[in-house]
Amino acid sequence: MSYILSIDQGTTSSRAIVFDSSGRACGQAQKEFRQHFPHDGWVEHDAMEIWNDTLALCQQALRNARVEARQLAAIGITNQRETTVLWDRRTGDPLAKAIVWQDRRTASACQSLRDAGHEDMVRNKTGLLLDPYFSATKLAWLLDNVPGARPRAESGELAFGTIDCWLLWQLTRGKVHATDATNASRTLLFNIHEQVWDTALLELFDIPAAVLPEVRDSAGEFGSTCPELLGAAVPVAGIAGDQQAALVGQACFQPGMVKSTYGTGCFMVMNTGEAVESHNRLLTTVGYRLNGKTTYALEGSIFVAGAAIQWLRDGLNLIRDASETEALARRAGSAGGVYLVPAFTGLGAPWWDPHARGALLGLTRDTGIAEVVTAGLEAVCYQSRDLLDAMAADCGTRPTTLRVDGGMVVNNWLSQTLADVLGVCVDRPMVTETTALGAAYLAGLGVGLYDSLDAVAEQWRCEREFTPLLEEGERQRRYQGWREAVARVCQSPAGE
Ligand SMILES: Nc1ncnc2c1ncn2[C@@H]1O[C@H](COP(=O)(O)OP(=O)(O)O)[C@@H](O)[C@H]1O
Ligand SMILES: O=P(O)(O)OC[C@H](O)CO
Repeated sequence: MSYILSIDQGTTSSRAIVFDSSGRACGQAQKEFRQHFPHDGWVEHDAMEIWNDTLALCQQALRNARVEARQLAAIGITNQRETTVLWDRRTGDPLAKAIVWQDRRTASACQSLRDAGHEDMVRNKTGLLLDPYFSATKLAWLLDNVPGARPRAESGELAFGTIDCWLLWQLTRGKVHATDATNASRTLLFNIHEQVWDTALLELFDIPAAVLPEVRDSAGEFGSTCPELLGAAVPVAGIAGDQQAALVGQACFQPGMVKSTYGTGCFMVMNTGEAVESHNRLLTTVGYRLNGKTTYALEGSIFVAGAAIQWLRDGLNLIRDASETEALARRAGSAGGVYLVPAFTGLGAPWWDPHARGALLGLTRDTGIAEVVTAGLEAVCYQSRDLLDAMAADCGTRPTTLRVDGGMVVNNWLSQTLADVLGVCVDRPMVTETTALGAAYLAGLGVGLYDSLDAVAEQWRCEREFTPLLEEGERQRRYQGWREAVARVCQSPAGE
């Protein structure tokens, strides 16, 4: 039996899962890690804490699976994207805390570049928007604000990478400084049509090429782990950003297929085959690149999904555990006209307003904890509707099925409400850890364990399908209430 170790380093927690070649999880380990909020709109992680946790979790997952490293065919890595790490090539030590994808500190820098008329050039080359979400302005901020960083970067002393690249560097003890095309496509520095770091973009964001990693296919050679880390040298053979890994894990290999992942954030990704330009403020991005062939995708990124539930737990102390939300929502039935717009770090697609902040609207004397918690869950559904409507408008056809995954979808009330609000069937797969599974599939493709995407697709199984039960008039009424709530906090509603 061949095994694959999948590393899934997410925004809220890090995970390591051992899969067998049939895609069955044989053992895993997971750990939440510290979120740092030093100022309003700033979000940071300790990259060394992430690395130390990841190594320990890999060792624990192997023990839990009763598998030794020498039995591993490969390792796959998937990661929270855009989060930016800058480190010393000689010592491997980060120069500062990692700036997380949710961080808004470079919103004004992005606005200045928009005011200077650069948005179209950036969008044409990268498929992205000038928003603090992406790596380039975060990296420029580090180079300009960490004393001595910029001259050291220009002299080749420093390395930049997203979390996949950082973990690969640590796993190979500094031998490999590489990333994959999906992660590169999230930096605002990578031309997704030519598949190269783009000189004009490096100049625009003032990034020295000396810090950049090599960009490789999502499946293939990424070097091997140092034997002392896990007990054997294991090839790293698959890497992808977590939302693209989930696209692979959900076997969305045909154009038009859509998956949506509900973790800290929510990310809806449609396989489009060729690159499709969005006229509804979605992102054009790399779905995966295999054997040099790039498959493109449309993506809607929502910054706060499960994070809203974490806020209800940690910020308001309304619940002790996220799992309590299902019973509370069943008791309430609906949020009863209460809307939570969770714009804690601005709004993502299709609004893209980094200055928006959260709001709780529609409160009455009858509003209780159950209604507020339900509004937190419903917000995830309404934001998903925003994205699906935008995708349908861009592609000219509305998907009839949505494949869902991520920590939130264990919540049956949420999954059913998603079907009700979106008016589509919602399919939850047998393996909900599809992000990690996707990384495992890529690693398996990278070492020839699977000979094609068809072989991977044959393994996908639906665990439960949720069909829409809400009457159309009620669906539209509730959604209209959401749109009115967003208009109260969003300074630039999409289309205005
Ligand atoms: N039963 C549940 N109902 C609603 N939300 C949940 C439930 N269980 C977990 N969550 C939320 O899911 C998120 C964790 O999902 P996960 O996919 O692990 O996130 P990430 O990959 O971003 O670390 C947390 O924000 C948590 O609040
Ligand atoms: O950590 P997740 O699962 O919320 O994913 C974060 C995304 O990769 C951000 O682009």
